[in-house]
Amino acid sequence: MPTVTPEDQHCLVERRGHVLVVTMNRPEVKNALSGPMLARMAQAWDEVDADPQLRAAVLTGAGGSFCAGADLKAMTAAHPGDSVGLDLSRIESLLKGRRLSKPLIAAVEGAAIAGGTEILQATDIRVAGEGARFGVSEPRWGLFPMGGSAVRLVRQIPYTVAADLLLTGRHIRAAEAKQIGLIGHVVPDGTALELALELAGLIAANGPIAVQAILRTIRETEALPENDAFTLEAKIGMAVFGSEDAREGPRAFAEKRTPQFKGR
Ligand SMILES: C[C@H](/C=C/C(=O)SCCNC(=O)CCNC(=O)[C@H](O)C(C)(C)COP(=O)(O)OP(=O)(O)OC[C@H]1O[C@@H](n2cnc3c(N)ncnc32)[C@H](O)[C@@H]1OP(=O)(O)O)[C@H]1CC[C@H]2[C@@H]3CCC4=CC(=O)CC[C@]4(C)[C@H]3CC[C@]12C
Repeated sequence: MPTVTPEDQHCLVERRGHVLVVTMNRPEVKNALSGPMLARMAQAWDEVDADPQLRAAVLTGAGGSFCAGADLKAMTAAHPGDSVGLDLSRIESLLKGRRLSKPLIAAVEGAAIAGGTEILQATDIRVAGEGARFGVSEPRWGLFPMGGSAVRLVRQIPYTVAADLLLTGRHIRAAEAKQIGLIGHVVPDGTALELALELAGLIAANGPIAVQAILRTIRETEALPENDAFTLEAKIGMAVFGSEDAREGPRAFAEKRTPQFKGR
């Protein structure tokens, strides 16, 4: 009987067709982050990027919660402040300083607090149960949102709302999160993963080269002047038209059948 490592206990990784489902799995502490969990998450992101058969990923939490951020109890024993010379400009497991080459969908139930809302900002599509709650509550505990929120949040939602959430550390419910554009879908509690998998399935049925090119364009043109952005967009887009898949699509339409994309 193979031994189950702490990494495998704290983070479940499951392949469903072309989709990798990553589940933070410490429900007894609202899926608070642990070293083993973060290590397995980083491995999962490497798998998503490296495997051409994987076309999308879903990140969720076990036990009706998403993630309660860093383990505050564990932090009393091993504190970030004691980690001398640590470079926190990149935290691969939290997708800070790293973006996946394929779409990542968040399926949120319950608490997505602090590190939970931080990693949410690295996802592309976000589905939450109506009872979910969000917040960047590190300052409540005298901590800094080192998962990237002080940089990313103001780029994803209106400035004054981002500043409000970052400075107050207050929690908001899914309805407000949708209203401010932090998430895109609110569903009945317990059904977030169902919709996330449905959306991942739609993405996985699309031409993978086109999907990944669109994602790359969104990201790499973000801070460019418009005309420079169109120059890069055209270069990336033309490479898609040069693919076999770009010929398969119209052919399948003409032949009234489902395209069989090969990712080349
Ligand atoms: C900076 C990065 C992020 C930091 C943080 O996230 S700070 C943590 C902030 N978290 C919170 O504010 C949430 C606290 N919890 C709550 O508010 C509530 O629990 C809730 C709203 C989430 C739920 O409320 P509830 O009423 O439904 O449930 P409860 O009864 O409260 O909870 C049930 C049960 O769970 C326990 N619980 C809940 N939350 C936590 C928690 N966060 N920690 C521990 N336990 C929790 C609660 O106590 C109850 O238990 P019970 O026994 O039943 O009473 C950091 C993110 C990652 C860091 C890097 C990690 C790797 C590194 C290692 C190093 O050594 C240092 C450097 C670093 C790279 C490190 C750097 C900093 C991070 C990037």
